[in-house]
Amino acid sequence: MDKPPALTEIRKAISAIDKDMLALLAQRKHLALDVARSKEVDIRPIRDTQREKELLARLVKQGREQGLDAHFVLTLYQTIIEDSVLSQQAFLQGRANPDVTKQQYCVAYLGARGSYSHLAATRYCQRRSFEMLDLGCQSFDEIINAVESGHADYGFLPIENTSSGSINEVYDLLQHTSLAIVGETTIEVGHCLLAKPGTKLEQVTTLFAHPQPISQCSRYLSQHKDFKLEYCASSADAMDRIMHSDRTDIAAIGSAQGGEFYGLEVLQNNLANQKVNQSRFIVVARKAIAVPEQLPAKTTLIMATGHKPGALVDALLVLKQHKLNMSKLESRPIAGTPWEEMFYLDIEANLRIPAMESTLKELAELTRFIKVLGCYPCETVEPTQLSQKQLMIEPDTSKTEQHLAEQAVDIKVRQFALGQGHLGMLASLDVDQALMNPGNLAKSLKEQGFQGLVITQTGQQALEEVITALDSFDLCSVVEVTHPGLLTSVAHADILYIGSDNMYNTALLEQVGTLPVPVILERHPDAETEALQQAVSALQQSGNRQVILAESGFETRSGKRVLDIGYCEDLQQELKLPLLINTSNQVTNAASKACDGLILAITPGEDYRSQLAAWYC
Ligand SMILES: C=C(O[C@@H]1C=C(C(=O)O)C=C[C@H]1O)C(=O)O
Repeated sequence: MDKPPALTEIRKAISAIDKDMLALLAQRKHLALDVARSKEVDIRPIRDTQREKELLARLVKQGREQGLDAHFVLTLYQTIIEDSVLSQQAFLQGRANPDVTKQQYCVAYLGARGSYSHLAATRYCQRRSFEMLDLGCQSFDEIINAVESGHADYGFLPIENTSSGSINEVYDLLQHTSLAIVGETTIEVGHCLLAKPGTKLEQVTTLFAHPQPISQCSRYLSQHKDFKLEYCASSADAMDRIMHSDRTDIAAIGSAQGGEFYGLEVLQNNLANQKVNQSRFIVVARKAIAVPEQLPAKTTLIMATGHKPGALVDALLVLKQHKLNMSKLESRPIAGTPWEEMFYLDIEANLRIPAMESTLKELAELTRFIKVLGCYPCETVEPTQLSQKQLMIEPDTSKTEQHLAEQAVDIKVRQFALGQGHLGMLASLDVDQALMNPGNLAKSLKEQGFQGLVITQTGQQALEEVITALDSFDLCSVVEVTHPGLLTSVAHADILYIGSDNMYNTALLEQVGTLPVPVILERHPDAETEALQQAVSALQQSGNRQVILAESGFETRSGKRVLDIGYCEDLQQELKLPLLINTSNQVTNAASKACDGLILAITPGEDYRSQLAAWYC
């Protein structure tokens, strides 16, 4: 056998390729800015999702020809396109506001270097190629004062988080400031347990953290009740205190990036309750900005409605009449007037469009107080997706396909969509097999075109590792629940599964019914439609309206299962719910006409690509 080249040689070659790739990415970014210049002249929208779809479909195909996995190519390019779109937006925003564009900005934020606010501010300034002079503050009040008094150009204020919700204190401060919102930025907040190098997890007795991370990691903390908590002014303060202490039994909650500033090591990561833990920050300045028409804009306003019943509804109807979409509505008490509320609205529109101007005029008639807090470019770039068919078989950008993808669906979790002609494809495996090599399993499922995995026969096992592996490939985790007492262990699952043996387990149905996640309910092979309807009602009456049926046929006298396709069609008609067919019992693909999706029992290592492709036809 030939001796492979020395490791150092191979690494040298990899480093050279990485350098070339960076140079190409920089070239691509320059070209994207040229595109922005041309769009400035033609006044065309920055985002062109049709172009993105064509580009992604072609790249996935070309990647596959070179042995690259479709999911890898897709996510890589979604990230590149996000950066391209945000860079173009930042460029045009700068061009539209030459009077406030400088080389260097003083930015006020909460905490010190390494805090989440500092990370958000750094990211925002880097995108705009500003030099950032940082001014760490002790409180939100201090940030507002620094900008109002002219000590800082921009203030960064966290406004909402996907785990802990709105940050009330910031909303309250906005009522009284003269500052305008000029931007927003969202960062991924990966909470980690950070300690001085050498500290072992078993040694830790006390955690230092800001109240926000504490509330965002409440689930982790409730599982570690023995930790004592020390509240800190910011995450940076928490990390700083660890760094300067001689104690070896303390740790801070903060980001891995932030920890590096303080020479701390990650003891544990992914502490946040939500898998996607993001914080949105608003950027405030003394002067409002103009947002060019081509950019997706958001306008934030506050208002107090009249005292009569239905006053808020009347105000919101104005938005409806002008076809304006409201992305957020928040209410806060008005200081000094008990039980009266000030409403905060984020409207997805530019302040300068006629519909918005008319809306503001009409709202002024209906409200006791109304003020625009600012109009700014919206920085959420929803990644453009490809259809399952494009990812699996041949790239196909035909009109019908795109039309289908854009239509509303009955249930959608990640890429798993049911209703309106979408066919959901789930693999199914028992928990012991799923736990064997979750990383490999998830990769292979994604490559084969599955949208998720049903993990069956679960008990007390810790499923975090499988769920995290599925999550990293954007696959749905569908977890079977067998007992109401085990529900906390499946808290991170995207979808719950109630197998046929538990169809009559009313306690379980009622408990699962209280959860806000879709649930798949499998009919018992002996159950009549009426009994199935009762089980569905038990789920729905507890609140859960996202019920999906699963059907695996009737049992014959010889113990074999047979699927009655006519019955499946009747069931869908009668119960008006999406239906999945559990194909474990050798069902033919004629069933695909009578269902919204399939569950395929798999054996790890085997390839189901052609089988799945056949179901699509
Ligand atoms: C670069 C463009 O602008 C945006 C960014 C794209 C990209 O980076 O490839 C593609 C389409 C647009 O959403 C363009 O329109 O070509």
